Amino acid sequence: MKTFQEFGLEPAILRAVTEMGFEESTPIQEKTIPLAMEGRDLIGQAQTGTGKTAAFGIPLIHKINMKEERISALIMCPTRELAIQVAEEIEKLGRFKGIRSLPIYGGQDIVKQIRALKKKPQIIIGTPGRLLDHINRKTIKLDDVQTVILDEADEMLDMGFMDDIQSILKLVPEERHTMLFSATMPTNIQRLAQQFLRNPEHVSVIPKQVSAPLIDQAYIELHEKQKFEALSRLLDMEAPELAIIFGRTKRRVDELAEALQKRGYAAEGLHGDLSQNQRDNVMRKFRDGSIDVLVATDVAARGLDVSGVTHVINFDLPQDPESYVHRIGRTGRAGKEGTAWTFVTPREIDHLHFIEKVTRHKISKKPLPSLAEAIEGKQKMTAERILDVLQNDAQFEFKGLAIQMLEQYDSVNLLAAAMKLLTGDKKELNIELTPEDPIRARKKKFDVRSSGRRVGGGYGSGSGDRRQGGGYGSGSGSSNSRYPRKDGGRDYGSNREGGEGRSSSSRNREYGSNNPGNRDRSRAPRKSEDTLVNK
Ligand SMILES: Nc1ncnc2c1ncn2[C@@H]1O[C@H](COP(=O)(O)OP(=O)(O)OP(=O)(O)O)[C@@H](O)[C@H]1O
Ligand SMILES: [Mg+2]
Repeated sequence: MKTFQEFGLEPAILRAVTEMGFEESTPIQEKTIPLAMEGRDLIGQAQTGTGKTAAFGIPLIHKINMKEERISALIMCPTRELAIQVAEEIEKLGRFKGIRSLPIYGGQDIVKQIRALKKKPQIIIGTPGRLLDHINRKTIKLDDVQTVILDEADEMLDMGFMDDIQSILKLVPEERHTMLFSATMPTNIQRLAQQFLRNPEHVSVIPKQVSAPLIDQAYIELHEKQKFEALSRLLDMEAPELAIIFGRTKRRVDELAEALQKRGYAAEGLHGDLSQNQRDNVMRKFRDGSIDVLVATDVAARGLDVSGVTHVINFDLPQDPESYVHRIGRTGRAGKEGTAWTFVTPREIDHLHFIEKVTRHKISKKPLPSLAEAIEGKQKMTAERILDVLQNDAQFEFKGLAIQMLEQYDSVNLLAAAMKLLTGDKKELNIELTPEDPIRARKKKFDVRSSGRRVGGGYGSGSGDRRQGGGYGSGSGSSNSRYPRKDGGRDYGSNREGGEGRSSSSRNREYGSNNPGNRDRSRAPRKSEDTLVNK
């Protein structure tokens, strides 16, 4: 791999990269940085956690002219949390050059954002809806924008952001540099690329499987009613440093987070019905380790980079292979290993096989963890906690009493009693979750069709890309079309764009939070010919 010195970057950027601990470039960075520095439009695809943010961030910052007082670059992201995170990475990379960047997302006080915009940031990182709000209020002007980046471009399409993106890009000069990035590039991205990119270079560093290689993937077949018990046992057995548990709906996430808390786990939920403050708080606690289990809808599936996430558990099977790839990609990042477990009910097995086929990776079947394994796991954890205290803390204040107790009691019994106390046992609490419907695959729709030109080694030929010619097909019209979402159960937050002066297209996508199951069908309805059915 190339070192960053070899790209001919400005010293200020090299210094930032060194401070961030990057020693050499990752494969996607090695390929895209030189092209992007030349100003080539590109579609960049590389596995989750392989540094795509810096792959666009570094050349972007290199190109920014510090004399520029107007917005010269725009980065669009599908979720607020991702916009915040990308902004932080850009801030770190641009620190020594003195780059001014600003995240702009829904749910945050717009007046505060307007004030921050007065400081003349050169780079804006935002979610499409709130960006449009500012454009309509004329608090953001794009006529000097030279570079546009769409992070998780495919997801923004799926979320129904096409109209918003089109409206935004119409205001950016045509003479611009545009780049798309994602770990997954379904064929529908071609349309977006054709419309917005000029003669793009397809840069793909996806070897043979789409999911990141350092993730150990397993599934457990079980019944809906067994899921919670299995989850507690898994958490006890595996003792994750940090874990993300994905649930299908907001209701599921709420119930699951509460149930885990009752059982004594430091868990909190994240979904789109929470206020932005609550969302920020949960993310902060997860990042600083004050909670170690994050229960989330797919709002957390894309792009989030939290170091220390050793486990991802799909409590509910994801709707589609892309979602699976991104969800499990929250672990096994930046060269670290990770473990992903997926719960599958018997009726969902076909769907799991479909995911395996599309991602070209066999997911190994594991038995339900036994109670004995869970207990053993918990006990081991207690022993580790004790040893940790032994090594890191002075225990003087307990020593006097310890000596006294040891004079009266057997040392092994004493330690065992202390361990029992530390381990705790909340297993007796009876937890009942509202069942979720199984996801089922409609087999005939998985027919293999030749995908024409594959985008950068996507899911590969023969994988039967179900979306081709499907919901994004020609029938959906052009600029004012409603790009149908491929599923109805995903959640990005009904209030994801704040609700202040939202564009009509965004508003139409909103869906109340009080629909059955508290499911967010906020964006366009599923087309009946979609391949994945949530019955
Ligand atoms: N060259 C590098 N050396 C070491 N670490 C790096 C390097 N480049 C990026 N990283 C770190 O790797 C982690 C993952 O990077 P990033 O979030 O950009 O991945 P990604 O490819 O965008 O993943 P996703 O598809 O999930 O969005 C981050 O913590 C980032 O700081
Ligand atoms: Mg990313």
